[in-house]
Parts: sequence; structure tokens; C-alpha cells
Amino acid sequence: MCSTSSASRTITRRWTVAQADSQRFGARLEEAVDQFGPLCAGIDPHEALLDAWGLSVDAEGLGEFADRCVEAYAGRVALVKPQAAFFERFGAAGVAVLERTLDALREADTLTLLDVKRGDIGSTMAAYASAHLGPQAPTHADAITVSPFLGFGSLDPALDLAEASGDGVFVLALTSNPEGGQVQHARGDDGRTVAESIIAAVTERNAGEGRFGDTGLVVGATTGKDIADLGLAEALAASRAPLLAPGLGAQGATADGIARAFGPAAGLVLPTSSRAILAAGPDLSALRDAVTRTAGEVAAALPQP
Ligand SMILES: O=C(O)c1cc(=O)[nH]c(=O)n1[C@@H]1O[C@H](COP(=O)(O)O)[C@@H](O)[C@H]1O
Repeated sequence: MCSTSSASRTITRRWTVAQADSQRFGARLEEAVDQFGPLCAGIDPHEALLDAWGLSVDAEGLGEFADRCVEAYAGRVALVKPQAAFFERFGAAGVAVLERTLDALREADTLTLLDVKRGDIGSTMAAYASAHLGPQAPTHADAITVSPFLGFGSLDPALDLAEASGDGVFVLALTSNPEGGQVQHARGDDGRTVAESIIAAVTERNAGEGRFGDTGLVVGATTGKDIADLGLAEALAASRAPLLAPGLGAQGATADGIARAFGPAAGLVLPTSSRAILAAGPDLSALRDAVTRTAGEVAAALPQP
């Protein structure tokens, strides 16, 4: 009797842990990458792309653009990254399109990373986080990008809400723009670069997690020379952080170049492309072909463990 109830408690506990685990962002991402490969496809409705697709440069054109992206991306890639700026520029109507886009991808079981690069003092950060993380959030994504340059600790409200709700956070570390080094390569009193300190803080958060922790890092696909010069490849490989690597295609990075640049960390990289894929639109089958081709190139260059 006693042993039966202890066995059933063990089974219940195992089930609860397994259920919680499958709801964690890192676990969901791992499943998606296993199924679709590591490509993250971006939705960046630049004005030039709206024009090229024959759409009006307003919330209506934006809505048609985003709907077409959902049709092309859903069920074809591990992760889709809408860039909030291109929606917010159209005000409330643009934000409504963003909400509808995130909901449609969720309905299709495709993970979303909302690129909002939020960063503020902790109390304000909590409000930013509640806009996007957790099921109560009006503009809910599976993960968001955040900026740690007000100090890593200022991100705590977002990291804590993500942990509580099973969502993820991607922390900027080494960005793809040339100006980033001015801040990210600077060294603190301990001799470490800012980028290295951010990687260390994320590694601490991901301790004990599976292949992907819930806290990712953003490391531009074009930063190969910096990764080598600053000696960061081993630290990235040990971080358990999904490594969002924007810059594939339009910014000059290639899938093979990303594999070389990240070396031992290559198995954690999510190469990210927006304009290079979107240039294939507006024709839906051409857009789908571009997604499939890019996903194939990325999967071949970055074999999964
Ligand atoms: O956080 C990002 O996504 C990001 C970080 C970075 O270092 N560089 C970078 O380009 N990005 C974003 O990634 C996307 C790159 O778009 P494409 O250059 O068109 O592929 C844009 O949405 C950028 O805002």
C-alpha cells in the first residue's frame, strides 16, 4: 500500500516534471530545430519591400505582407522573428497586425521570437516584459530580444517572467552592426569584455538545462573575426544558449561562414535571415522555395548534434 502510493507519487512527479519540461522555451525550441533545422526566418516589412511586393505603405499593405509571410513560413522553419519596428511605425493599426501575426503563427504551432530589443531600469523592464511574455500578454511571443546595456541585472524582471511562463529571452551580446564593438568589446575592471560578461551571465542562467536553455544570446552572423579575436567560441559553446545569428544573406554572412565562425558553438546557432528570403516575394511559391532552400543550406552547414 505504502509502496504503491510512493510509486504513484513518483510517476505523478515524473509526469509533472516532463510536462513542465516540454513547456519550457528551450525544450520547445529543441523540438522545432530537430524537426525543421536551425533557420530563423525574419519578417521585416521594409518600405522598399512593400513597394517591391506592390503593396501600399500603410497598415493595410503591412497586413497583406505579414499574412503572406505567415503562409510561407508556418510549418517550414523552427522560429520566425517579426521585427517590431516595422509594425510599430504604423501606430496602433500596425501593432494590431503584429498581434494577429504572432497569433497566426502560434495557431500554426510555429515558434515566434519578437525582435523588440527592450532594455530599461528594472521596474520599467517589468512592464515591457508583461507586454510580450506569458499568456496574459497582449502581444505574446514565445521569446523576445532584450538589450543588457543598462546592466545585466536590469533584465531580471523579463528573465523571471519568461522563466515563470515558459517563454524565452535572447540577450544581445555581440551585434552585427559595426558600431557595436564600441560598447561590446570594452573591458571591465575584471579584464573581461562586456560581451564575455554577458555570455557568462547567460551561461549561469542556463546551468543544469538541456541542450538549449531558455535564455539565448544574440551574436551576429558577421562577427566571426570578433569571436576569434576576443576568444569567445569556447564560452559560447558552453553557454547552453540558443545563439541567434542575424546577418545571413543581406548582411553578407553565409551558412558555411557561420559554421566556421562559431566553431565548437555551431550546434547552438540559429542563423537568421530576413531581406534575402523576403526578396523572393510576393509570389507565395517563390517565397516558400526561398525559405526551403535557405533552411536546407543552413541545415547542411550546421549539422545538429
Ligand atoms: O536582434 C536582432 O535580431 C539583430 C541583432 C543584430 O546584431 N543584427 C541584426 O541585424 N538583428 C536584426 O536581424 C534582422 C536582420 O535582417 P536582414 O539583414 O534583412 O537579414 C533585422 O531585424 C535586425 O534588426
